[in-house]
Amino acid sequence: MEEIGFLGIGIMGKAMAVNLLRHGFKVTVWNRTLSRCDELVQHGASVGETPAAVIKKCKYTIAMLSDPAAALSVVFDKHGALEQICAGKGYIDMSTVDADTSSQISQAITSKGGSFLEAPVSGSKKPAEDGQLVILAAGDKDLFVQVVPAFDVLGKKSFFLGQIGNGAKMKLVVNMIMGSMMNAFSEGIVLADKSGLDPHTLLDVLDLGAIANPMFKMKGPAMIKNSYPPAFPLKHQQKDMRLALALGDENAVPMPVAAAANEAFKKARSLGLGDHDFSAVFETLSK
Ligand SMILES: NC(=O)C1=CN([C@@H]2O[C@H](COP(=O)(O)OP(=O)(O)OC[C@H]3O[C@@H](n4cnc5c(N)ncnc54)[C@H](OP(=O)(O)O)[C@@H]3O)[C@@H](O)[C@H]2O)C=CC1
Ligand SMILES: O=CCCC(=O)O
Repeated sequence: MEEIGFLGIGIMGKAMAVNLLRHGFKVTVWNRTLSRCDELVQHGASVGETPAAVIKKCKYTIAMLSDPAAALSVVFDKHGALEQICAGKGYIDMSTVDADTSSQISQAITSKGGSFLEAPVSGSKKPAEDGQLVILAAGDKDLFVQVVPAFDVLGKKSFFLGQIGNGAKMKLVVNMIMGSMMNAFSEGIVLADKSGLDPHTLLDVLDLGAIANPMFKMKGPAMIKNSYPPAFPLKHQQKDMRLALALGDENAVPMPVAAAANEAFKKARSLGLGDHDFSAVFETLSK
């Protein structure tokens, strides 16, 4: 494949870009805080001074940015992606955003002749490092086919979900379920502890039953120790709950469980836990 541009070297972007480099791709990176690109240079990346400079250099550019405001800013602001996008170039936004944001970006890119794919991912820091993400793509099918070699490095499975918005919506549904589960899990650990049970035994019991899952298994032991090293920052989980609830509003879907989970994540943010892992919502139960 041609050289790949990568915009946004946060927790996920860094792991994904390093993974592409490790598999022999040439990668040019940009990050708002440019100094964060230094580590990528040690892995063999080149650096672009602006999103526009990266687009100019690369046939395909991936973005992995925190939220809708960031995703829009990197495309539409001065020196943004839009300034250099043109026919023959592809823009792939893998950030978790809402369908409307994705549509705005898609329209802008395609109106200048470029092709666009939204491709949010399921899976966190470790799956990103290990190339085990689940990619939820939608938009330009030809572009999807062209970037399969890169997706095969980044993920264990790539879905093509059809029209723009479907990838964004699928991602929000998945994260809405995950955020609600994390709250139920937190309540369960506290309930076990306060009622005289060993929470570690609870983890063992859960792991052998019908609701065993990697999230409980991976995060449970650290949560019991009140440790929340950021893999998926809580502020992003709360953003996803907010966007999923808005999708529920649009479709008249009552979501009382997700709404309560969102309140807990908001509470956690108000306690200053936004940059901790989203499992830090556990702290809201003891504060
Ligand atoms: N972490 C995870 O487990 C997962 C995260 N996601 C999603 O992936 C995306 C990235 O997540 P993650 O890597 O964890 O987040 P981080 O907070 O670690 O990184 C966010 C990135 O966005 C950049 N950014 C933020 N605001 C702006 C802005 N206004 N203009 C330009 N760049 C900006 C940051 O730049 P700077 O360094 O300058 O702050 C940084 O590169 C999010 O949409 C998240 O929901 C999806 C799956 C898993
Ligand atoms: O958006 C973040 C998802 C985290 C995960 O799937 O483990």
